[in-house]
Amino acid sequence: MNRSEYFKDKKRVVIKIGSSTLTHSNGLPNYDMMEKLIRQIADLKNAGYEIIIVTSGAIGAGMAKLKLKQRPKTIPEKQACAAVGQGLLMHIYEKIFSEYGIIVGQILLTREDINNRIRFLNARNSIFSLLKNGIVPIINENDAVAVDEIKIGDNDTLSALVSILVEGDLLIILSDIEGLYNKNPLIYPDAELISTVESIDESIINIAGGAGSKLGTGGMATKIEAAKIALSSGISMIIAKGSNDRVLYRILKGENIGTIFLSSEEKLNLRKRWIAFGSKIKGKIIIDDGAVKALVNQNKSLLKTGIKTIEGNFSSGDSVAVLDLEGNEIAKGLVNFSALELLEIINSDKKNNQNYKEVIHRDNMVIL
Ligand SMILES: Nc1ncnc2c1ncn2[C@@H]1O[C@H](COP(=O)(O)OP(=O)(O)O)[C@@H](O)[C@H]1O
Ligand SMILES: N[C@@H](CCC(=O)OP(=O)(O)O)C(=O)O
Repeated sequence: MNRSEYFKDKKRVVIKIGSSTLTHSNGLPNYDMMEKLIRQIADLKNAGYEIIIVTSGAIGAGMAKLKLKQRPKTIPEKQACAAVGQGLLMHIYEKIFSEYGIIVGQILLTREDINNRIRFLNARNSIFSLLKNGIVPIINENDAVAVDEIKIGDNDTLSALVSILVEGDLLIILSDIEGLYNKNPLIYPDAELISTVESIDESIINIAGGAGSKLGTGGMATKIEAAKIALSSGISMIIAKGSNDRVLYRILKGENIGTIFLSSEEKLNLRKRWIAFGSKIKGKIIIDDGAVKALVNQNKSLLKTGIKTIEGNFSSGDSVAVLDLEGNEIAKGLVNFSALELLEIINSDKKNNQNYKEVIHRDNMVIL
């Protein structure tokens, strides 16, 4: 493919910078790296790009400040490190960006800000209001308050969700490695870099290993997860090494570096993207083969008649997963009835023949 042609109209760019790029292995900030990247971002902004940064490194920076040798294991320790480290990181971003006359704004998100539609739209408005005022949004997970239940958990996934939130044109993930290799390069020195990935199947998932450094979270596995989210929403993603000379210019000029995950999907509208990747599943609806065909091949709404069973205690308007009889998740959608109402409909319909009751409207459903 001709990358330079492809990147020509990609102007709203989400850039995720991993801990291993922002900090040294002891967690202390890597000023040289931060300066180089911020200088490029400032320049790209002058050239007309809209840049949104997703930053990692808060826990690592806090760890170093608190003189901890190991990455903390317990939630309260991680929270303390993040509370200290996030401020340190922002101070450095603020200081370097201000040298180029650029104002930055911090936004810290948790899972609820994505799952809850109102909070999702509020976060989006807040980011757009920063962009409109020429401010560079710097986003991280709110690790200082996050506990497991409300955590997104890793910043690769966070950056893909942020790309959806801001309707980004491109997601760039900067890491400590050139891109995706055909096997884990930490274990196999003869591993080869993959330049382009057009679809994410089992073979791609299987070659992605865990984090290479003690500060990284998730390694290549979470980057592949992020690519899945981005690609299905019509957003292409690139993984590249943050320390490469002029890496951001080179990517956006279309130079053949890193690994590009190419999206062939049409961009879903925002509401459908939120249903697919933002909303939290509150229950399951298991449907028969006929209903699978109607949904997948004929673009139909889900009617009561195809439902075999339901699971979970959802309310009307909640997000539910739609599964086939083998347990494969085939769709997600916003359900028109609570679990109790639906059970009643399923049972009473046998007598009352209300088989055509619409359970999930087509417009509120995304086929996965
Ligand atoms: N197939 C693979 N290709 C490239 N890197 C891989 C692969 N499998 C595992 N990794 C590891 O993933 C690491 C990058 O992820 P991570 O340590 O979480 O960094 P970051 O802080 O940038 O998110 C690499 O340094 C590498 O050791
Ligand atoms: N939110 C955490 C980063 C979590 C994470 O995913 O880290 P990384 O793998 O370095 O992108 C922090 O700021 O320390």
